[in-house]
Amino acid sequence: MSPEESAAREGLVRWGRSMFERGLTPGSSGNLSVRLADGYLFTPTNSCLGFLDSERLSKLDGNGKHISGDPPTKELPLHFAFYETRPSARAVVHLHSTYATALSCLADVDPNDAIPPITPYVVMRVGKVPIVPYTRPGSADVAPLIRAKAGDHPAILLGNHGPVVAGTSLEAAVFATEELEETAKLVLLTRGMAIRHLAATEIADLEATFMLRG
Ligand SMILES: O=C(CO)COP(=O)(O)O
Ligand SMILES: [Zn+2]
Repeated sequence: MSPEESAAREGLVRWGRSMFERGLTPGSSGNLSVRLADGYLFTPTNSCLGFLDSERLSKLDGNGKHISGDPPTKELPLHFAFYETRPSARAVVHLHSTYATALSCLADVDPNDAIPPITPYVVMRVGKVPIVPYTRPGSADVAPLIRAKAGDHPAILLGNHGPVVAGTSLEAAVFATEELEETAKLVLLTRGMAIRHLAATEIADLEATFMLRG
């Protein structure tokens, strides 16, 4: 096995456990993937992110064919929609984290911009977050909805379901997902309060200084 693949397996187990233990996705919800030079690693369907076994992770070849390990997550169309539209994407994280999922259930949130720019890190790590309409978990119907947005947006909320975020590494995707979750929490905590949003000039300054998002 290549050093790249063993590091990716170890990263999936370590980050999966860390996120599960911090309550970022309950039960067997959520799924993770990493793009390798010769294919993809996915978390198996119905697996708990807290207890992944590196040898049982699902390996797919470059064409998306399952070649080893347990059967992959049913959200393959969701993950591949990101990989197909974002050549820079090396990992995708999908969780059912409480606050981002709560936002995805609200009827009065702007579907093109669900997370207001209230702190610098959400601008730097996440950017504008659209919401795509609800589709059944695992349905291929999500793919065109994601493909229409993912080229411009590494982070998307699935309506009535939860967040999905692509990154240039697994660590980057996890950090962006955590930032999205924390910002969703701040947004909900401050609902109804007078908020000072970052000004357009402040956002432009952050974007010019930290061209970080992938
Ligand atoms: O979050 C999930 C579906 O959206 C979990 O599905 P899997 O167990 O198939 O990965
Ligand atoms: Zn899900």
